[in-house]
Amino acid sequence: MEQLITPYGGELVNLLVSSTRALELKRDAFHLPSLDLNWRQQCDLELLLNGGYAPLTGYLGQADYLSVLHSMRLADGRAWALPVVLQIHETLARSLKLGEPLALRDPEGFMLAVVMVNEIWQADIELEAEQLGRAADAPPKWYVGGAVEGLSLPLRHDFMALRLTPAELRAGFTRLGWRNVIAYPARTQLQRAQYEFILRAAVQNEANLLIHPMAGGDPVESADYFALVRSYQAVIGRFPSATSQLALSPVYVRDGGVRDTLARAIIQRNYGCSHLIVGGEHDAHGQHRRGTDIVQHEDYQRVADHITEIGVGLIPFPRMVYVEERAQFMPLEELPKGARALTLTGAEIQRRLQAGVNIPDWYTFPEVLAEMRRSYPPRDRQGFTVFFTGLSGAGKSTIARALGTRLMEMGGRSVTLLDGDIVRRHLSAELGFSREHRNINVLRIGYVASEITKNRGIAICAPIAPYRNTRRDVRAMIEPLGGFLEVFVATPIETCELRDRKGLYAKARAGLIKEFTGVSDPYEVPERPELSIDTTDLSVDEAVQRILLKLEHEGYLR
Ligand SMILES: Nc1ncnc2c1ncn2[C@@H]1O[C@H](COP(=O)(O)OS(=O)(=O)O)[C@@H](OP(=O)(O)O)[C@H]1O
Ligand SMILES: Nc1ncnc2c1ncn2[C@@H]1O[C@H](COP(=O)(O)OP(=O)(O)O)[C@@H](O)[C@H]1O
Repeated sequence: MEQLITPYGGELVNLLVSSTRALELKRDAFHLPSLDLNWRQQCDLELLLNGGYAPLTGYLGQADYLSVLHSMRLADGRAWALPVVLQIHETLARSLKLGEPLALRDPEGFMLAVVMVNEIWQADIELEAEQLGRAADAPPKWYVGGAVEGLSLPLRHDFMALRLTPAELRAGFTRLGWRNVIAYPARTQLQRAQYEFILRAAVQNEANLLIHPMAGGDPVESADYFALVRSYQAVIGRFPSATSQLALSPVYVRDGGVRDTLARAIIQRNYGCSHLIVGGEHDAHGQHRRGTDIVQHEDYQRVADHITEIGVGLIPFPRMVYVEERAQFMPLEELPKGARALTLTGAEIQRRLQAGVNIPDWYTFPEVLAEMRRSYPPRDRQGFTVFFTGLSGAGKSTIARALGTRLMEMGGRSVTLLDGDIVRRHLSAELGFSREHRNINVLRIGYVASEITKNRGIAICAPIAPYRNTRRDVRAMIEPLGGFLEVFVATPIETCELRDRKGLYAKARAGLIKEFTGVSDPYEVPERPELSIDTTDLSVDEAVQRILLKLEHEGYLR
């Protein structure tokens, strides 16, 4: 009888040790040098520990590393695409001793594994640049190779029931009598085009389906991630339940190049899959990456032997179009003559979501659309930051307070005022007005505003924020999370000085306050603020009105 595909290299690997050994390692670890792993490193470790990287039983040594880079093979000749190496910093590299263990911990310090240091060497930066497309001018890097003993898989608290190991999935497949299994390692929402192609592939190959979204990143870093997985949970019910399985894979999203595809094929084989769907996700430009283009690329011709050896059938995702008269998706190549084909790019979908415009039923399922709408709400439900900057006495606080009041009156979103004075009292009490301290102060404000924006509130900030670079950093922090409106309160210093509400300009002129902005410390005028407001001839209400109009025009207010 035909069986489930065997793991790559024969045996499934499980590097988790017994509880007795784990206790022993933990006790010794007290004296061990240790390394905190980032998310990407934790993903690699998880795949080592759970056998996703079988037959590897540890991090590659230098001979394997060079061999993988040169020929996509381990030193013993087996096809292997990615250098699974453990990078360490120079100080650690210089202090480690060969033959001694190094403890690996998560960012919170929880001990996950121990690597027996067998080799320490310096990366071949040029070769990595040539083979992996990394920066050719990267600083020196050190690697450690050696066998790994695992105490625990990296701790994850998101969707725990879906995080199944190769052994768990294989056991399930075997119990159900599955033999051919097609993996769909998703990284974007599953739309009808993907759904119909995946089902077709299953029928054509008489195979079962493992819907395996790549969930290797830090979940808290990306709000989209939760919506993505929830939409898969909602849509999995559309697949025949006896023949399909949903699980999350700890694979980290990489570039999708040849090496990446080969590595995924190996990993999916270890997870019990005989076939792998290549492509089908949206790329950065919102187009479907067509697996057919990828697999026909000349790079693939060079690795034909590798693909055969890995033994996983690659199923390229074609360009799927919707044929209205048949109410069905089909590959573009199969489109009947004269038939009208519909497509929508991912970029167009994003635009429609943002504008709150209709997305046609043929494109997506209602349950997926609901999650997408929740994840990418239209602008009038996104958060935003209004960031005032300008000299002391320019009118920032006055306008900010008036704007806050108007926005609260409108309702709908929470409004938080981060005025210079308030922040300096509560968040930055220890800071003065040196360049360094001002930067820390303004970045703190930016950070708080970014959290508020991320959580769909309104942050109104009103520091002097005199330096261009700092303002640029704040913008970069907030823009990916929602709206950002820089308002330059351009009241000239003469007017501010005439107002001199707190008598600070007089003191500054008399030399009693050092480093006073505009007098004895620079104010770098914003180059491209969204708005510039000179309050000399503009009332507070007029200023607020201009900001509200701008927000409305950008779609943040309805
Ligand atoms: N040396 C010096 N330079 C500028 N401002 C000074 C200084 N010393 C004290 N103050 C008072 O502190 C307020 C500015 O604080 P900020 O936090 O907005 O400044 S900064 O963004 O960190 O540069 C500012 O308040 P506003 O008038 O509300 O802007 C001043 O009252
Ligand atoms: N059109 C205007 N807009 C804002 N403030 C004005 C205006 N006209 C006069 N002012 C006065 O200018 C001063 C500005 O102070 P403030 O708002 O604390 O400035 P900043 O926060 O920029 O230091 C206030 O006393 C305010 O009443």
